[in-house]
Amino acid sequence: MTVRVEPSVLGGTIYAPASKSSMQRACAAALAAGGTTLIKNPGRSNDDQAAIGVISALGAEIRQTPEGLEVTSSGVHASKDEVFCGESGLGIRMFTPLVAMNRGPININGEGSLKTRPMDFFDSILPQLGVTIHSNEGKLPLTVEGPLQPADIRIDGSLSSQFLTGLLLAYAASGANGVTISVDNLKSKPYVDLTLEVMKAFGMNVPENRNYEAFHFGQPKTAAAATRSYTVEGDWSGAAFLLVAGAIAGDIVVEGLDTFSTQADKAVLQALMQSGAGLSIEANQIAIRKMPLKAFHFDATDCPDLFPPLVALAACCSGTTVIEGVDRLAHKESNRGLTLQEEFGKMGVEITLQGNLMLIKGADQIKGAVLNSHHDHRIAMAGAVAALRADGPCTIGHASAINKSYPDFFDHIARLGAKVDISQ
Ligand SMILES: O=C(O)C1=C[C@@H](OP(=O)(O)O)[C@@H](O)[C@H](O)C1
Ligand SMILES: C=C(OP(=O)(O)O)C(=O)O
Repeated sequence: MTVRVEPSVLGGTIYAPASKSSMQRACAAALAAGGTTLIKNPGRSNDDQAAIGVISALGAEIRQTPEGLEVTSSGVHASKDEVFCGESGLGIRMFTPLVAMNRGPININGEGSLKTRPMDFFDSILPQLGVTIHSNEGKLPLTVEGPLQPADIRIDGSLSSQFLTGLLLAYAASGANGVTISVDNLKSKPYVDLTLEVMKAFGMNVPENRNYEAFHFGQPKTAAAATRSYTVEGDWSGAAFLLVAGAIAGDIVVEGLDTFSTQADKAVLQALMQSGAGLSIEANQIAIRKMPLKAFHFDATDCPDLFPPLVALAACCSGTTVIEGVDRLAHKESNRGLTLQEEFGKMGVEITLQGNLMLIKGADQIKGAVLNSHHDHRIAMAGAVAALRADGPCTIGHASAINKSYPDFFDHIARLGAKVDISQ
């Protein structure tokens, strides 16, 4: 799919999409905690659909109801010997420890960029938990055979928090009692807060968080399998693109975001404030309008998904913006430091990578250009947002990448007044 975006002025109100981080965790917790869960406001992105497929393969029964998705589970009892995680990094890293609760061998696979993302963490960690694992030299496909037995372990949290998210869920679901996961150098910490929050909402045994360096599981409470409902949060990661679009080209309102959320990407508000954006924050809606913008300094180490929208913002700021945390970008859907540099370069926006820093020089005028998403949803959305302020149309190749997290993205910006033309 190729999308052409013309320079546009935005106005109106839009409801934020469902968060795939919240939705995928809800699926995992519904499987792991057992009982019957009504997931309200379920997401329908590709990553969300992959999560639904995984929990179904692991024995959960799923029913669409007018109120949401009803998941009934009696724990992990695989009905298939294969699970497919699509292109979701969170999916494979969160579900692999849960898959490893199963006794028989299960093959775990995925597609696209997921095939090249590192999974060697599991090669060294799972055997310490009584799990047999075979990987393709630290990449997909994986075969795991459990059952996983929780034990004191020490892990490296510097590459991704997603492995820890999976272990926390699997430990709780495996009756962990008196064991500790020690973590060195944890990154993306707020994502772990979200995991713990979802575990709590599902009545799971929540470990004590000792300053993100150790997670200690005490005595589990014995509770009968419950009936519960969980509402998927609005997505700060997807909404960050809308908010930046409002700051550079509009006067818009975004609804459905929880300002008390633990989502990492809520931090977009800090960057917007620093840049001088015309923000007004209320309990359930954020209004944002175009104002003269100035360069800002932001540390995205713990919220790496904000790099693409913040680069689009920085491109419209006077002066040079500095964003820290480039090291976190190498193993996403693309190597985002390089893809942002290449694609924004085509629009006349100069990006310098200096060790762990990204320097973005605000452009006097963004140029219309032919862009390539590199099959990365956040690059496609960042390009589309910057295009709103270009001197002519931009086209974005492989734009269907947005389906990974925000299938309604082009529809939403078009509803806000962006001139968008989609061709297959
Ligand atoms: O747990 C999650 O929902 C996520 C964690 C982050 O990954 P890392 O922990 O690898 O930074 C983030 O980039 C990803 O999009 C979603
Ligand atoms: C990196 C991302 O997701 P994941 O790691 O779950 O594939 C993302 O959504 O930008």
